[in-house]
Amino acid sequence: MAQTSISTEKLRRLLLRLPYECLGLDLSGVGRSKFVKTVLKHLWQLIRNPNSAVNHRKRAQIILITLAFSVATASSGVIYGLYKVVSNLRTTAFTQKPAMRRTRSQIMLDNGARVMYVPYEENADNKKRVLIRPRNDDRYEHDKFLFKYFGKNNTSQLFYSKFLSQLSIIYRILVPKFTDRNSFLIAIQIFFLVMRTWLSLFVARLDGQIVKDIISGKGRKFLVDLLCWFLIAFPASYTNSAIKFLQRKLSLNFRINLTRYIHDMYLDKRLAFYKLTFDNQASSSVIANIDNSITNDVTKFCDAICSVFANIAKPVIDLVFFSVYLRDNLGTFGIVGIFVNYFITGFILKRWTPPLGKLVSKRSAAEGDYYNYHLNLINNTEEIAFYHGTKVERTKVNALYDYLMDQMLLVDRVKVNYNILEDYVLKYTWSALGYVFASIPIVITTYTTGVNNKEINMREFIVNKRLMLSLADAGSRLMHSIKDIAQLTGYTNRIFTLLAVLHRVHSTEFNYGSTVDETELKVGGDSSQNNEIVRGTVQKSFNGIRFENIDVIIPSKYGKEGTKLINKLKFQIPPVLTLDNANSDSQVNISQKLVSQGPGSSMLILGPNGSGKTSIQRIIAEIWPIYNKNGLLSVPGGSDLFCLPQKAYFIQGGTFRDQLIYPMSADTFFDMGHRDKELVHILGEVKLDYLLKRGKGWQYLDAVAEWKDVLSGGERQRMNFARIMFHKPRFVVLDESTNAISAEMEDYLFNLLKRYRFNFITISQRPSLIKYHDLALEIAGDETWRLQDLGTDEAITSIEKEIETLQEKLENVNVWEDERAALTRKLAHV
Ligand SMILES: Nc1ncnc2c1ncn2[C@@H]1O[C@H](COP(=O)(O)OP(=O)(O)OP(=O)(O)O)[C@@H](O)[C@H]1O
Repeated sequence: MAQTSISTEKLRRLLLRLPYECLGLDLSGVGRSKFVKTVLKHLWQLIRNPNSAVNHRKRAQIILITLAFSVATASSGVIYGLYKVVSNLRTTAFTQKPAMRRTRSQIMLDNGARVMYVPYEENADNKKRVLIRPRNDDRYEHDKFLFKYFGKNNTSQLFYSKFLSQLSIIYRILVPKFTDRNSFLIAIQIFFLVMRTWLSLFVARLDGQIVKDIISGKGRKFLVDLLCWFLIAFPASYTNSAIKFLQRKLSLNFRINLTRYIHDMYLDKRLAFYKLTFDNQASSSVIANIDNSITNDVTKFCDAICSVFANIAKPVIDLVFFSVYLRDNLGTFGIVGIFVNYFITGFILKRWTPPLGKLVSKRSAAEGDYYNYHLNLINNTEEIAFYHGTKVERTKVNALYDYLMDQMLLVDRVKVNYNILEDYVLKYTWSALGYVFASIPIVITTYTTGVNNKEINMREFIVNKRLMLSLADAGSRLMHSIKDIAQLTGYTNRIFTLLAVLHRVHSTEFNYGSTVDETELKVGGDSSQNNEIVRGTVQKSFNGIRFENIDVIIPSKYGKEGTKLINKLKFQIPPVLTLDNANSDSQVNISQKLVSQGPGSSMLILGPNGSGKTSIQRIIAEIWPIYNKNGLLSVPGGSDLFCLPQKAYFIQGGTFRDQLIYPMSADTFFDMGHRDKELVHILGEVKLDYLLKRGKGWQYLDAVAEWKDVLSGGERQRMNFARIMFHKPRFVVLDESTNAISAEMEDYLFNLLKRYRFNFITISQRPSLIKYHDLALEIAGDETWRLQDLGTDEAITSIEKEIETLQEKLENVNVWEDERAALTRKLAHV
């Protein structure tokens, strides 16, 4: 018992003597309530008072700074913890309310913005509100010129760097304005980076102090310094994780901005996603594998730019801080020596850096090719299986995979030699030089004064060595980032190419990859010609579909000199005007009468394969250009025209309802007050109502499947008719829309179109469809065409002629049957 009280007394005395010896603070008469206040007041006075002992002042500074950082770290941790607790409580309280039944996951705001509720975390009830702002069209029009004139006026600039110029343009997308939240994040990150360096400096000094305490056997001072060490460890570790977190957050924010920017141009009413194939850079790996570029390259670019920023900013700040501090310790000579060393080694390393930018770009392209081929395989499994094409596909996939592996290995292989050099120079040479420079002041002081104060020398050496090593580490990280910059150059170039092509294609002056006028421009020097490759006129909101002297030309780099499929095509539905043919003798003047038909007129386009029938539809849909100046296309406004492609399209992972109402979204469907009852009626009209029996009630409408595989060929085509019935456009263009449907059903569907008085243009190879149409446009395949009014005497005569030919053929049937019998007999003998 007595033993215990003696040791407690000893401890008490030790604790009282500790502040006295370390800080000159006498705590013997101070009560518990005033303890903290007295200590803080004393520390503050020590710092403020210039007459206080140097040792005491330094220690007071260390203790106060450590305390400040620790309190800041602890309080931010507590605030975050409280915030989490409160938000969890709020969520729990929210979930206890009756569940909200949502039919839609998004809400449209008046200003065009959308609010979406997306589930997050495992609990599906946790929904996050995401606001998607409306797009700013002016921004794209403005940025277009940045990309268009990029690199054209750089000759006058002395220090022109393609990489930096590209980056500065892309940077405007990543951080659109100074007050953007990303600017704020960058500012916080810089703050933490500075704080990190400052803390390292502080830790280096504390390290030196602790070693000095040990060498000089000052146990109490050692304890105080150790306590500071543990306390400073809190903000130090917090800073590092904060830097990492901010780097990830910034990378994600950049990715959001860049992807949004790309999507807005790639997927809008100007149909850039389709027209991309005509750009003169369409074959470049960036555009050929655009899926890979938009997903992988954007991610890699954003990660790379953020890590390069941190990797450069960290060592640069370190270099500035440490060199200022070291200059006091090592003198100007020492610091100049260190930097000369950096520059020489930096130069050597830069010279030996392999062309990583190019290699990384190639590797990315190879990854895209390999991925894309697999995608293609998945999309065409049945076709390949029918053809027994496994061997060819395997060879191709293996070849692509081998190429990808080669590219990956190549990047690693070229890095090996460089890494050896880098390690030798940065790890060992620099450390050795660090020892040399750190020892300089000690050697000089000892030599000049003749006194060798081991304790102080030890502290100096420890601090200098630590800082030298940190400086070397900073320098080496800066050198390592040469490699990272090389990689970033590759990604920046790919992203810039992607954006430049998208801007070009998205522009209203897109010339479909034509290079003709550029040559003209060089020869003629008239810049006004450049944008006038596509010179035809399109008239919108017309009450019909009209072609006036349109040359149907396949878009290519040859522009209007490209392959012409049809010459000066001219027609109109409903045919209210006199259609006058002045083309060639293959064209026949159609009736002079004014056909005053209301809605319900129709035209059949006939012609051999590859004659340009679908191309007419492409021009109507405005996805192909009209090159000739006197060509005029008149089309009805947006929802009045509906073009059905040869292959019916079904959205991936959609419900049956989504397929029926395509291209309307389910949200809009319900927003507009449509009901499933309508769809059921429509399914009945196109005789697809039996599908509904596969689900209970109308549940089948909500069934999600790969509909392009689930539905048969004929069903897919009938779905197309259901879409017409749902959208009720006034004009429909059908491309081979009934070739998989039985004759009876075809008859029924065409009559349905007529019953609902749709105007339609049918593209087909089967003259038997003539009976459902008023006009017939025959494409001959040699640029000529012929328009026939099927109600005229002439058309009737031509049909009668066809009947006569068929009857003649029928007369030969007996002879052919005899021949067949003879052949069968012969076969029986064999
Ligand atoms: N994107 C393109 N690039 C190059 N040529 C094309 C392109 N699209 C179509 N063509 C060519 O244009 C020609 C006409 O094509 P189109 O699809 O209009 O023929 P079609 O008359 O509809 O034939 P089919 O009856 O076989 O469908 C074809 O020779 C085709 O190869």
